[in-house]
Amino acid sequence: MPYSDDSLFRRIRKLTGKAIGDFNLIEEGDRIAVGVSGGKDSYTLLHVLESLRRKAPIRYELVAVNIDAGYPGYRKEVVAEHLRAHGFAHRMESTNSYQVIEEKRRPGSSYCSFCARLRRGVLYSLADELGCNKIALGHHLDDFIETLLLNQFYVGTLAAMSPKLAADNGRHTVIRPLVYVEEQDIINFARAQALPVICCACPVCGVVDQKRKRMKRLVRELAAEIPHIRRSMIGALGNVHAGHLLDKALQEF
Ligand SMILES: Nc1ncnc2c1ncn2[C@@H]1O[C@H](COP(=O)(O)OP(=O)(O)OP(=O)(O)O)[C@@H](O)[C@H]1O
Repeated sequence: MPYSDDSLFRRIRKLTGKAIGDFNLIEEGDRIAVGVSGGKDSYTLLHVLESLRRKAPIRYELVAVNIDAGYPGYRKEVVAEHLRAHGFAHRMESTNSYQVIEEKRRPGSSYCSFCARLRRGVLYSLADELGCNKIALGHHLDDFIETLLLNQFYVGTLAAMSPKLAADNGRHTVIRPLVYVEEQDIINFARAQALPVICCACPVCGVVDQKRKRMKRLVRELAAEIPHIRRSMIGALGNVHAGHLLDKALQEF
C-alpha cells in the first residue's frame, strides 16, 4: 500500500493496534465484516485493519460490507470501485430502507437513528450470511467523547460507547477499533490519500445532529486551553472510580 510508511498512517495503525490489544478486539480465526459507508472513518478503518492483518501473528479475515439504503443519488459505485481497486473482498447490499423510513418514521423522530437501526439489522443478517462472527464499525475517539458529553448533558447518564459489544442475538460481536484515533488524524489521512468519500445522500445528509455539533465545538474550544483534553477524556473512560459516583447499583451507601 502506498501509505504504509507514512507517519500519520503509522500513528493511526499503532493506536488501532493498541485498542485491539487492550480490548481483545480480534482473535485467531475471526472473520470480520467491516461496515464501509463511503465515509472517511470506515475507509480508514478498513485500510488500517488490512495493514494490521498482513503483519499480524494471528490469522483473521476481512470482508467489506456496504449497505445502500436506497437514497437516490447514493454513489455506491464509487465505493465498489475503491474496494475492487484495492483487492478487498466485499459485498454490496441494496435495501429498501429509504422507503421503510418514509412510510414508518414517526413525525419529529430522528431520521438518523431510525436509519441506523435498520442498517444494524441488515449488518447482522449479512454477517450471518457471510459467516462473520464480528462486525467492525468506524467510530473514533471523538465519537466516544462526544457521546459521553451528550449523555451527561442531555440524558443524565454516565455512558459513552463500548469498544466491544456482544450483539443481542448472541451470535455477533460489534467492535470499534478506532476508539483511540482522533477524528482530525482520520480527516488528514483521508485527504492525503484522496479517499473517494461520498455522502449517504439521505434527506438530512451533511446536517450533523445539532447537539453533537455543539459537543464537537465545546471540545474544540476547550482544546485551545487544554491541549490534551481528548486523550484525558478517553483515558477517563478507562479509569472509573466507582466509589466516587452516586450510583446505588455500584455500591452500598
Ligand atoms: N451504508 C453503510 N454501509 C455499511 N456500513 C455503514 C454504513 N453506514 C454506516 N456504516 C458503519 O457504521 C459506522 C458509523 O456510522 P455513521 O453513520 O455514524 O458514520 P460516520 O461516523 O460518518 O462514519 P463514516 O465516515 O465511516 O461514514 C461507520 O463508520 C461504518 O462502519
